[in-house]
Amino acid sequence: MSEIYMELKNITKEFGTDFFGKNKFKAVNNVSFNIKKGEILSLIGESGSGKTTVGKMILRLLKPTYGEILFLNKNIWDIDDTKEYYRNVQAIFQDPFSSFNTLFKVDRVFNMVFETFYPDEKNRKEKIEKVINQVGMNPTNILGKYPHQLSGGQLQRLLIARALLMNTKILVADELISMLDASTRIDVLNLLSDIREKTGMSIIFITHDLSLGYYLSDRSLIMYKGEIVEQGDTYDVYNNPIHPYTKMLLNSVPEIDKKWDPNEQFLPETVEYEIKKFYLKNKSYDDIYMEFEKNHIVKVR
Ligand SMILES: Nc1ncnc2c1ncn2[C@@H]1O[C@H](COP(=O)(O)OP(=O)(O)OP(=O)(O)O)[C@@H](O)[C@H]1O
Repeated sequence: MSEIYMELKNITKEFGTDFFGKNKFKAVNNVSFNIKKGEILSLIGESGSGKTTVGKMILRLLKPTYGEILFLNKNIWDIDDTKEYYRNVQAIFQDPFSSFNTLFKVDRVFNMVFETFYPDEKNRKEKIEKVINQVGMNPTNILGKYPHQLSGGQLQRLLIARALLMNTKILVADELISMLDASTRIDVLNLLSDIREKTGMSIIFITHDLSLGYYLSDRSLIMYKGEIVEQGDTYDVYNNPIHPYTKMLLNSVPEIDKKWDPNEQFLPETVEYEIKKFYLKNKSYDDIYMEFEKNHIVKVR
C-alpha cells in the first residue's frame, strides 16, 4: 500500500460573521480524508462550499477550529521547521501572475529556491534547465524574461517546475487552470498527470468543474456546504453517484451535443429537498457515513 503523506482528521473551520467574531458559521465541517503518495485527488464543489478553506488549512494559512492535519504522521502545527514544510507542501493558485514579482525576471523564483533550501548547490543552471524541460518548455525561451512577457500557461508551468526543483511531495492546485484557454488547460492537466507518474508527487486538485476532476483524478471528494457528502474512486463516484447533490452536479454538466434547456433548473431548494428525502430514506442507518462500495463513502446523516 502507498505511503500516506497527509491525513485530515475531523477538520472544522468556523468563521465569525460579525465584527466580534460571534455568530460563528462552519465554512468546513468535520472533514476527513487522506492523501497517499502519487495520488491525484479532486476536491469538487460549487462556489462557497469550503474547498479553498480546506486548501488554506493544508497550507497552514488557516488553523482548524477543531481536528488535526497530519503530514507524515505529525500535526502540521507542531512542525517547527516551517520552511521544510513549505518545501514539501506547495500551492499554485488560479492567477499565476500573482505568484511572480513583476519587477523581477522569472529566474528569481528558481534562485530563491536555491537560496532558501539548497544554498550549497553548485549545478544551479543545469538543475533549473532540467525542470523547465520537464514541464515542456525551452529554457532559452523562458529564462531572462519578465512575467508580463510570458503567457498564463507558461507561468503555471514555471510554478510546477519550481515545485519539481523543491522535490515537493504535495501540490495543492486551487482552480489552477480556470484562467487558461481550453487547449492550454488540457496541456497543463496532462503535465500534472505526467509529473505524478514520473515523480510520485501527490496533487490536491481543487475545482468546481466536474469534468476536469474526472479527467485528472484518482479519487474525488464532493463538497457541499462545508461537508464532504461523497467520496470515492473517481470512476465510481461519476458512474454511480449516490448522494443527491452529486447526482445534481453531474446532471448540470453541459453536454456538447445538447442545447441548453432553459426550463431545466438547478435550484438550491430542489437540492435541499432531494437531500432531505435522501436522509429520511436512510435514517435507519446509525452510521453518519456509509460505505457503498470499497472506498465509496457517502454521508447519509
Ligand atoms: N476569512 C474568512 N472570514 C469569513 N468567512 C470566510 C473567510 N474565508 C472564507 N469564508 C467563507 O467560507 C465559505 C467557504 O469559502 P471558500 O473560499 O472555502 O469556498 P470555495 O468552495 O473555495 O469557493 P470558491 O470556489 O468560490 O473559491 C464561504 O461562505 C466564504 O464566504
